[in-house]
Amino acid sequence: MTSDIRITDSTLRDGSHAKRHQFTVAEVTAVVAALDAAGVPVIEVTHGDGLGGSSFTYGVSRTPEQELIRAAVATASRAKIAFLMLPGIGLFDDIREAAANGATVCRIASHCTEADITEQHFGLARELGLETVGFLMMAHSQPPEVLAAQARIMADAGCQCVYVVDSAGALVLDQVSDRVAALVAELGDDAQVGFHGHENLGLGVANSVLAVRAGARQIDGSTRRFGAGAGNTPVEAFVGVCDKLGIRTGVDFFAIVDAAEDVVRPVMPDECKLDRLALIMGYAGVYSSFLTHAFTLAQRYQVSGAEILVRAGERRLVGGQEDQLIDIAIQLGRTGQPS
Ligand SMILES: CC[C@H](O)CC(=O)C(=O)O
Ligand SMILES: [Mn+2]
Repeated sequence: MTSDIRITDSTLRDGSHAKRHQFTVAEVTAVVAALDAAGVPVIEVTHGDGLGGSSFTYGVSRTPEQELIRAAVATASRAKIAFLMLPGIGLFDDIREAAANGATVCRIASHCTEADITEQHFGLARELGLETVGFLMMAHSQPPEVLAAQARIMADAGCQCVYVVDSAGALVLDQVSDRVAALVAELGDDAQVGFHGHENLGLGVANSVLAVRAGARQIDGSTRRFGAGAGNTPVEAFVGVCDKLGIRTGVDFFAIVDAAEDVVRPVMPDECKLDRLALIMGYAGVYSSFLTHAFTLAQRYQVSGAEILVRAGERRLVGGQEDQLIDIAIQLGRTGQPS
């Protein structure tokens, strides 16, 4: 079937944050089988923080991620299997291993002002014959023209689709359109543009539709919104809305609704909720994967998780600075006010 856009389902990567990286081979196999049968064209499988993420800092995986990638590749009959990596957390050899295990889409992420750290990784991925996607994370923190210049760096390095990544779920409607349109204008035919949303202000579906209208051709989501923070754009709702709007996704609405209810919900430890902490993340512009860290630290140091996140927003922390959350919690515990 011809599609207008391509959906990548990140349940088994962004959802890994919400599961504290405890996926089993059986769970990955069941989810991939259901998504593949529903017609989801790309399924991302990796530790929530990307290749090499399994660690005390980011959370130790129950199952080695390369084993999960192998299981996903063996299960999918139509879908491509994607993986994510952040230079410095993952290494070249991790990319080589994922490619050898049969993954075909390599997604490389950087903070949205640091695209130059991805250049050599795109080079390697293209050498290996992988399709390439770039993530400009925390895209709310920079204006459209800065993101467009960073997207150009990725495209020139061999990236075939640059994503505006709303890591904090902080972008509101026109702010998505403006950013996506700036990338489309900059990249032209050199690369596609994508959008990755989070639900922290409840806007994942609406923001994704506006991204498509501004020219995005690849959209991320997670089934049952299983992702960091309040979760990602719910794929099943997005597919239904696209059907109503005449945007062809190639995904069967009823099959993905069944997958969400019957296959994904049972592997989730809990629903991804639009609760106090998630809303504060969206409002304060905090990286969604800090949610579980803030929750754990609040309990350990007997301080307010909401306060930790507000301070993280004030410090403008970016992904990779998880240790500063510990500093904030300790300061809050000592004085009630971090320095
Ligand atoms: C670890 C990478 C990061 O979580 C990517 C992502 O999904 C985001 O920034 O939202
Ligand atoms: Mn995300």
